[in-house]
Amino acid sequence: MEKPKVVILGAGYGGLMTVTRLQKQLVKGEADITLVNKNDYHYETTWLHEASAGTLHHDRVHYPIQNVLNKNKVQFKQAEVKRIKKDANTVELKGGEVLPYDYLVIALGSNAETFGIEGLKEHTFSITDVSAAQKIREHIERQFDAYRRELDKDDNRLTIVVGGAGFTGIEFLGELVNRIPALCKEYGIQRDKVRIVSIESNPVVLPQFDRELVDYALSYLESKGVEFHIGTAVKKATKDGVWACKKGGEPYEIKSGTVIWSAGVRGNSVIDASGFETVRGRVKVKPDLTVPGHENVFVIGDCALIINKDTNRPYPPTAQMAMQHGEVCARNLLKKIHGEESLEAFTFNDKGTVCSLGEDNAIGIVFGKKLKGTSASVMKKVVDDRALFMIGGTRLVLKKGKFNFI
Ligand SMILES: Cc1cc2nc3c(=O)[nH]c(=O)nc-3n(C[C@H](O)[C@H](O)[C@H](O)COP(=O)(O)OP(=O)(O)OC[C@H]3O[C@@H](n4cnc5c(N)ncnc54)[C@H](O)[C@@H]3O)c2cc1C
Repeated sequence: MEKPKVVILGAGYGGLMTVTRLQKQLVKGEADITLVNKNDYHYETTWLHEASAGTLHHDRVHYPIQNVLNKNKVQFKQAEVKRIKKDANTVELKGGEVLPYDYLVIALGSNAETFGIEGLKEHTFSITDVSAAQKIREHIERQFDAYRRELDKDDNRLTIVVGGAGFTGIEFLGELVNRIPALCKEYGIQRDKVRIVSIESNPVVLPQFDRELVDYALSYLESKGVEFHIGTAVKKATKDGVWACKKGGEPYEIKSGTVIWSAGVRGNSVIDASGFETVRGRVKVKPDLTVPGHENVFVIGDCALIINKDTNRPYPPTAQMAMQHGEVCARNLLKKIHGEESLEAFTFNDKGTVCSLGEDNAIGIVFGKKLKGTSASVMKKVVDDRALFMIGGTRLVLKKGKFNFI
């Protein structure tokens, strides 16, 4: 009898969690498993703000995918997914190759959400992957270098605008305020020449945290020179910066050499290109993480939409969520391969959230307990290392972990 073909798209948190759990639980020869990913490495998406600001080298945030695969059970294919033909049970790769599947897992992560705002795609950067992070770091360094060299100094070069004061925006600001003094020293520039502006359209910042923690984060970042424009929407980006507008106010221009857009994500564009029914590019999956009407297709991580029954709103896409999806997805795939009818329903086990504010500061709620300052920062590193451990065990933690054992 032919072995079932399992194809897993994306080697991020969700995809790698699925594949590493599956390779442990599956007996060799029970199924053909193929993992497809654009790069031959996995990157820690949750560390990209550090690589973007330049406080952590981009080589530290990734590791070879082969390091965590059991080559006897899983085949790795480095390729870019173009489209899924769900009615034909095939995946089309860039270059024309077609992969057939019996079971498919879509774990392709997200793209930046630009909400159709003019000029954002052309004139801003988003913290999406390792090469984007490297480009952001190099762009900021180039602006400092150009400022040092030019005779007629353009101070706007040294203005950095961060659009969106959610998790990613705030974590990036935390790294930036640590990097700027070092850049100023390196390029011989006075610190007060650098302007850092955070723009947030909502009246509240970091809505998932309580007010005391948010106030702590904002006053810390303000003390380090960040200027907050809250309740203010970015209306347009141009080659010279952005136009912003406070509710009911007049639009104003902030001239800037660097604009980072971190105001939200949508499911990977492959999902829409494949004709799935979506909300902001995410597929509303069944409790067992399969697609309604296509029960051999699982969608997990940032590509999946699951409603939190307590709030009646979608769960925000997070690494914690993607990894928990991966665990359930692996168990459900195993059941499918073994011919079992009833699958496990996903339930989110919220272990807490920690938002870093640079190397040694953070805010967080962990198992219901509020944390801030050094204790929260230590907890953030524990969370980062836990993700490495869950996928690659102690060896990976020793090699890549935040506590620098070696
Ligand atoms: C700066 C930053 C900080 C964050 N901090 C936190 C945090 O502290 N805690 C938290 O829980 N969450 C955090 N998040 C969110 C978290 O990183 C995501 O929710 C998580 O990465 C989603 O996991 P995933 O498996 O769905 O996708 P990802 O981990 O993004 O993986 C997707 C994979 O698919 C690959 N891929 C994409 N397109 C293609 C294609 N067409 N063909 C082939 N391969 C492709 C990518 O290369 C990648 O390997 C942060 C996000 C950012 C950007």
